[in-house]
Amino acid sequence: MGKSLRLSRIFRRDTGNTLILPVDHGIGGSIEGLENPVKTLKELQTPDIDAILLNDGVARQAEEVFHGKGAPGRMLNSDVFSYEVKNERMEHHLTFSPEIAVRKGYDCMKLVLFWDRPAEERMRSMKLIASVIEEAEKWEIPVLVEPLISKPIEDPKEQAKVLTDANRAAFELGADILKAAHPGDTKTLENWVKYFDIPIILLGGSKSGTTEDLVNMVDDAINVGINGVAIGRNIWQRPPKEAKELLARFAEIIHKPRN
Ligand SMILES: O=C(CO)COP(=O)(O)O
Repeated sequence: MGKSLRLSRIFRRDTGNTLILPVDHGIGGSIEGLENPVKTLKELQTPDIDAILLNDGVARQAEEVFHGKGAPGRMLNSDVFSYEVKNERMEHHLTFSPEIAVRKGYDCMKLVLFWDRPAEERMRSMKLIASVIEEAEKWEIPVLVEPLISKPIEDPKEQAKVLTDANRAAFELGADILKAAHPGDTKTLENWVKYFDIPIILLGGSKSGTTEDLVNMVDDAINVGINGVAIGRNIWQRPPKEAKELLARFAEIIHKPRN
């Protein structure tokens, strides 16, 4: 019951879909548009947002955004990772346990899984994720896994295949939600929906293309059964008024009744 209640604070009951605003980027250092994440969150407050993905320090300071009925769900960025300068070695550690996430009232934990890494690093990350999933089961808190590649792969087919493998691994480990990078083609997205019987959210990526490109990307994804998006930079790297208009357009697409 605990897990389904928490999931219901992220996914709307009528559509099963969600619009997530991620503001967790600052854990990797300063980033344009998110110099003051608490101010950004307050400025962009709108019922169009179903959940916010964030770090605990920001959540503490922005507590009022999450008070009251109809407030967005809260998803905790629960790990940290870093590369050494030459990208030769990656460290990946847990920052908050499921018990702490539950005690702080979060609805979900998020962890990344870098797939294009040396076997030893990949295995360590998989073990970490598996242990979090096992512990999270006890506390009935959902775990979102974000399968990623650490650098682009030139051949688009190969990139789609590697991302498919990464999503497959996260699914097999027991993730409750996948937060996936767009594979570059709709057929692969369609296959993911068919293969992985858990909600799939698409992440945004760096600010690029036109607003219409973005809107079309979201529309195509929702049409094939993707359950929502977590788009950050393409939202909060715009002036607040424009950002809120774009959020409203995303919400309309994501929650449009479909057969
Ligand atoms: O979910 C995300 C980060 O946690 C995606 O953010 P971007 O849209 O900025 O890539």
